[in-house]
Parts: sequence; structure tokens; C-alpha cells
Amino acid sequence: MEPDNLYRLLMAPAAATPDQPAVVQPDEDGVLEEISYRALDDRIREYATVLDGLGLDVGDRVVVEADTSAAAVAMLLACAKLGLPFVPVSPQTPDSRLRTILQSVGPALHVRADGLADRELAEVGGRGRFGRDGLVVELPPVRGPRRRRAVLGTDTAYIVFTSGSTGRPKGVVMSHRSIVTFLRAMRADGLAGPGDRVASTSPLQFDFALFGIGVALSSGAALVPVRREQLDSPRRMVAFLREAEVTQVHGVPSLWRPVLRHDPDLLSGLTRLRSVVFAGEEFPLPELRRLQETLPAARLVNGYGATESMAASFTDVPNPLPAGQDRLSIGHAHTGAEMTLVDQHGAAVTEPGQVGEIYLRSPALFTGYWNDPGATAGVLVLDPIEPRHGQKVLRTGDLARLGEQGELYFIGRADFQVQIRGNRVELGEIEGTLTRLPGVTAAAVSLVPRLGNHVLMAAVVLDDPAAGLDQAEAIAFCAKELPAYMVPRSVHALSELPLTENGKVDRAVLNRTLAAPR
Ligand SMILES: Nc1ncnc2c1ncn2[C@@H]1O[C@H](COS(=O)(=O)NC(=O)C[C@H](N)c2cccc(Br)c2)[C@@H](O)[C@H]1O
Repeated sequence: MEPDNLYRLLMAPAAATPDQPAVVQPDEDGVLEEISYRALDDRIREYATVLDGLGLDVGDRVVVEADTSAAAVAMLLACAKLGLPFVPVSPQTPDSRLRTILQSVGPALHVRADGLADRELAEVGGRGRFGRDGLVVELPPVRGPRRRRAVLGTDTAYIVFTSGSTGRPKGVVMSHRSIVTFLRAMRADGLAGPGDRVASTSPLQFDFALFGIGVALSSGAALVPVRREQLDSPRRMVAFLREAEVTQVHGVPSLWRPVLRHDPDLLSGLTRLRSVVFAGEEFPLPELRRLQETLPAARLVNGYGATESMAASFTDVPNPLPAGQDRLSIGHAHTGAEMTLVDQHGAAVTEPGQVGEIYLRSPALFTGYWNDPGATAGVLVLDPIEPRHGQKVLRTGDLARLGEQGELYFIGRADFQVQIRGNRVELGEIEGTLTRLPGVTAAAVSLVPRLGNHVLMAAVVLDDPAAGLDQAEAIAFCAKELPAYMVPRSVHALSELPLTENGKVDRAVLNRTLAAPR
């Protein structure tokens, strides 16, 4: 029995269905081409031969700078085959952040996809370029002693750096065994299957992109990478999804905002689209309802989870979404995992309606944060309910409410819980209320420091920007729906919410925008 390995799992279809498409993408002339599992495996072996010749040791890191593409997938899996942990970064990553990652991870090699603009970077390890004509090593890595030959399931498959929303970025270390166990659970849950064409829209440094690669290839489906420039215009995005005959789209909620606001009817042209998987943050309900209306035949799946376990649960959105429902269910954990709620006294939450922090029990948890045992100890903790087993569970930092059948409803980040005049305030609850205001399509609330105090300030995105926002009416609406201490001091209409590189609301930029004098 061979040890778990991401390369072996994802290239299993190359043996069974070698001529099936593994990746569908435009060629250099923009014409859609299908790269078969056999062709992809050949590319992987070609890259692996060059990597092997460099004398790298199992565990030596390779930073892979690329957008998602057949070549990038081949590079990731060539590294996985040789037991070289890959560290995916996007070409859009600013030099400063890339420098931080390179300093932290000390890669043996930094390889960049062909065609990327040069960067001003100090030499850190070897350097190479890869693409259609193979892997070209521009600066060979320093050769160290080759201690190890066997790649074990517990060896590191990849290290993904979080956006470091709270302080400096942390490297999430994921083993082959964890990611393989997780992807086998996805296959058991039938998220995708042979014949599916799975569109991936997230940057490669976001594990949502690795999720798309893993789910597509471990299911014998085809991966359809969607380039950033195709996402900027609703028309281009829909035209591409249609031409590539995509059956499943993966993306953060903000992916859908432009087409829902400017051209929702375009979506009716996606006759092959059977499912949409969204993850990363809450999907504003008015937009989710509109997506449901425009894609009536599609299964909408709310994917919840953190990079530290890749994901935790996949829950179908009820169709239609009940009018009164103001929170989306994140259901139950995926096959082989379990989410439990723990209250602030460390006791299990068993009463429906009660809120607790989500703890995840799973065989697919991450190994730890790269070179940061302190941060690791804060999230891989003894099961608070029964610590005597010594089993480590993931403390997610997320709060959820227990439903009647044990399903969970996401409430928010525990560190987004703010205290206002001694009351616990859920920013997400205020945002949910604001999205119920007619004409509002999305909302984000911040606690902004003001004159030595803190005030609640809200930003909303309007359906029709020209309609303008009646601030007094918005505040009055909140005053009717919320306790006084949760009513925002001001509500500002923005043309769009600031987003992070991964497409989530950028809370730091939002704070600065709202705090700036009007
Ligand atoms: N569906 C939700 N509703 C609400 N809040 C969500 C949801 N999904 C996340 N989050 C939040 O994002 C945090 C985590 O951020 S993360 O580490 O960058 N990972 C991610 O965002 C993506 C995550 N790895 C992932 C990747 C692939 C598939 C799936 Br399915 C999920 C969670 O702890 C939550 O706070």
C-alpha cells in the first residue's frame, strides 16, 4: 500500500481514463484546448525529471508563482510527486509580501510561470521558469546532502500563507495525508464527478484554488481555470463559462456581484451550469436570492471552512430561500469530520438556538503553522469537552448557532464580536439587517475609532447606484430592527466594497475608508 500522496491521488484517472480532459483552457491564440490526463501526467513527469536532477531533498520547499493553469497544476504535482512542499503565490502578490514569504519559508527554488513580469527580489535560493517548453532552471539551488528518499503521507504537500488579516501572514502546513483524506471525503460526498467541468476562479495562493484542482482531478472531471481578466466584465465571464461548457463554478460571493448588478439575464445562457460552490464569507442574501432566480436549475452549495482543514462543510442552499431566513446554514461537517459548538465556559452547546464557538474534529487537519509553534498551539488544541483523550481539534474562531436538527448557522468571527457599552455586538447581524433595506445589495459594518471612542459605521452597496441612499431612512430602519446599541452612527453608499486579493471584504481598507473624514 503506497503512502498517501497528492500526485498519486490526482493522477489516478490518468491510468483509468487517460484521454479524458484534465484541464480546459485557452491556448496561446485564445482557442480553447483540452489537456488530457495523459498529457498532464507527461508534463508532470517532465518537470519532475528536471526537479529530481537538482538534488533537492524531501521537504525542501518550492515557491510556485503562477495563476492556475495546466502548467501550474503540473508544477504543483511534480513537486508533490517528489515530496517537495509547494508554496503557491499569485503574480499579483506585492513584492513586499512575497519577500516576507520567501524569507519565512527559505525555498530551495522559486519557479515562476512563463511570461510573468520581472520582480525586484533578492536572490533567495534557486530560480526557474516553467511553461509549455518545460522547466528552465536559471539559477540552480544550492545542493545539500540528500538525507531522504521516501515520501511519507505525513510529509508536507503544501504551505499556504493566510492573508494575515490579524497581523503577519501565517504558513498553513498541509500534509499529503490530510489533503488526500479531505479530497476522498469530497469524492464520497459526490461534489463533482467524471464529465464535470469545474471552473476555478480564485488566485492560486488561496486554497479555494487548490480545492478546485483537487476536487476536479480526484473526481476524473476537468478543471477550467478562469483568468482574472475574464472576471472583470460580466459579459466576458459568462461568455467564457458558456464556451467552456462549465458545469460547476467555484468562487467567493463577490465573484457574482458584478453580473448580478449589471447583467443578471446573461446567466440564463449558462444552460450546462449544474452547481455553484461558494466559500470564504457569507453570501449577502439579496444577491443569493437573485442568483437563485437567474440559475433556477443550479445547486447552490455554501462551502464553509478554513485553510487549516481546507474546508469543513458543504450545505445546499434551500431553493427558494425562505423569505424570513436571515442566516445561511453551514449544516454538518463533511463525511469523516465533525463540528461541535463549545460555549465560553468550555461546555458543549446542545440547546438549539444557543451560540458557541465551532471546533472541528477531523483527520484532515493541518500539521501546524510554518515555524510558529505558538500560533499552532492556539488553534490545534485538546478537545475542550473531553481533553483526556489527548486528541487535538481545530479551534476555528468562528461562532455559530445550533439549529433544531444539529445543523449550524454561521454567526461570525469570535474576534469580530465587539463590545459596545457592555453588550456583545455581532457585526454580521447588523450587516444582515442592512441587506434587508430595499435597494441594498451588500453591506459591511465597522467599529471605527472616533474621538477616543468607537462608533459603528456602515457601508452599503446599492442595487442601483444612481438611486442614492437616504442615510436617515437607513438608520431609522436599523433602529426599528435592532437594539439601540447596534444601530450604526452613519451609513455610507459605496460603489463597491473593498476586496482582498482572495476576493473577500477587506475590513482593514473598509475601516480606513469609513474613518476618513467625509
Ligand atoms: N461559507 C462561509 N460562510 C461564512 N464564513 C466563511 C465561510 N467560509 C469561510 N468563512 C470564513 O473564512 C474563514 C476561513 O478563511 S480562510 O482560511 O481564508 N479559508 C477560506 O476562506 C476558504 C476555505 N479554506 C475553503 C477552501 C475551499 C473550499 C471551501 Br468550502 C472553503 C472561516 O474561519 C470563516 O470565518
